[in-house]
Amino acid sequence: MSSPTQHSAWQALAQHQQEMASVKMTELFADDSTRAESFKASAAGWTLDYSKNRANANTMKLLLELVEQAGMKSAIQGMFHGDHINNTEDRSVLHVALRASQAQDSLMVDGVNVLEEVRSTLNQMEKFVAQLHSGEWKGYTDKKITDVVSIGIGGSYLGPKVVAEALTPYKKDGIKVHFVANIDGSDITEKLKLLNAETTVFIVSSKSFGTLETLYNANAARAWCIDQGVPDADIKKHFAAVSSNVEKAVKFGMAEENIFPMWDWVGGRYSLWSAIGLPIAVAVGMDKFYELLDGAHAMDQHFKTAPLEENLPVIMGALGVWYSNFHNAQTHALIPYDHYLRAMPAHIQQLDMESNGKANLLDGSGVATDTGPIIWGGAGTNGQHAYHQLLHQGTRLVPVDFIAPLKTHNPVADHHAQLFANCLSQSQALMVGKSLEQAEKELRDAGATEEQVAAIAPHKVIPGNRPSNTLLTEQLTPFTTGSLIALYEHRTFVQGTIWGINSFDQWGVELGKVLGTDIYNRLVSDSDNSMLDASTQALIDAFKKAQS
Ligand SMILES: O=P(O)(O)OC[C@H]1O[C@](O)(CO)[C@@H](O)[C@@H]1O
Repeated sequence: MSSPTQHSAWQALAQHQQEMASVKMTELFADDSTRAESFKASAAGWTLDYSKNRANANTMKLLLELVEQAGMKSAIQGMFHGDHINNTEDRSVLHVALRASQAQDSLMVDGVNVLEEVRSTLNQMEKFVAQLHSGEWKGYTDKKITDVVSIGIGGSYLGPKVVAEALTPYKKDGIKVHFVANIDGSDITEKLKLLNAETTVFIVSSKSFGTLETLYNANAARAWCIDQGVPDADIKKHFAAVSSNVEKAVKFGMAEENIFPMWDWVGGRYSLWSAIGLPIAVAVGMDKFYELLDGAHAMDQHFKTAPLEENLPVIMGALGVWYSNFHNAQTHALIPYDHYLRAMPAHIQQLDMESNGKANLLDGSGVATDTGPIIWGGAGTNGQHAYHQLLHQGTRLVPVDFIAPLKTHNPVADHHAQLFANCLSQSQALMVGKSLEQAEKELRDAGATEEQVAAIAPHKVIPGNRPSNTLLTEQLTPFTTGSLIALYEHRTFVQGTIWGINSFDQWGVELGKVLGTDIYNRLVSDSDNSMLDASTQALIDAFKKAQS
């Protein structure tokens, strides 16, 4: 596997970056009256305005050449065909199959029509959701279920939680959905305070059914049920599981008929479209869950078939590489101007950082470039009163994605116009900035003395020329939520492909798990810790002392 630096387009981009260094985005707009139109692309309910980037037509041409030279077209085909592109685990990567089963009959992978399995699981989900909502599924005292608690972590938590929250306006009455993830006992304790075991069902979501946090919380939930009076024989009325390891789930005590399958070809952080998304389906109903899948499928089709120059994930991925590798940007911010999307940056953070936080090329040799950036963000306008200061005047370059629906679900006086105005003003301010002359004039106009002008004006200078994308949709619906998340999934894959890394394994999380077990054993025993570093020894001692 060759390093991306060996592609001729990479070298051309390095050269081009120098030429662009002194060019201001405002000049690019002044020179090209069609820029707002030509730096725009649409797909699956979203329009991307990428005109506020440090890029001209030549930049885009070179970036797309890089994309070509990285073998993007065959990489995309390979993913959709079910090739084992997760080479270190020898697995297909087929989250796209999870949203294709309504549109396509078959997708043969390793001799199996995976779409049949997908459809059969969707049917099982439909039955479960219908039984819960109709009241046919009853707790041990024959009462209707009013609360469903999803227990899972990582991809078995973030995606479902973020989507369920994004679809709040579509929530069905009658059943409340809760999420427990952290092994911190406070998480489950606070949730259980709200619940009655007679009317609660727990969904334990774990692809591996071996994740410490999830097993601890599932055990705590079962103990709570027993404590609340649920007889052993009726525990199955209060538990369901989603896992690719049915054997382990059964061993744990799950009734086989209440286990929903998962497959090795779905990565945890790409799994909200599978039965891992059951909490979403319970919250909004299966019809809306299908719309979510349809939205993601529409983005998949776009990604697979649109020319590179119109391809949203390709454009966004390539621009991300432009900033990460040619402008030394260390982070990338996602700022949704929508309350319902406030937790989305956390999901995309896991999606992207677990996927592209890698330092080896596919063949195992070390990378020669930076790879995945730090992904972070939060809802606008809240962030404007917190970290936007650094975006505008800090020393670091932070490319931003602004995400906004044109229509709100909750018209309150003029709030939505104000919200949208703030979104646009942030991208505008990042681009245009404020010069020293403007700052000085402002102060003079406000009556400042020349001494005050000299002292204050430099602090009011905003450098500008800071890049952003703006993603707009008519309204946040199940369809557009699905297509938005799929867009970021594919953007991640585009970047991983350019960098030549495997975006679908996560070996880096293993060491912490192993060491965690060792330290846990030391915390709960009288082991000899003298071979540990002095810091860890002292921290262990502090814990033990506090418990005694
Ligand atoms: O679904 P599981 O197997 O419990 O794993 C949970 C999460 O843990 C991870 O393996 C990381 O520790 C994620 O990739 C995954 O989504």
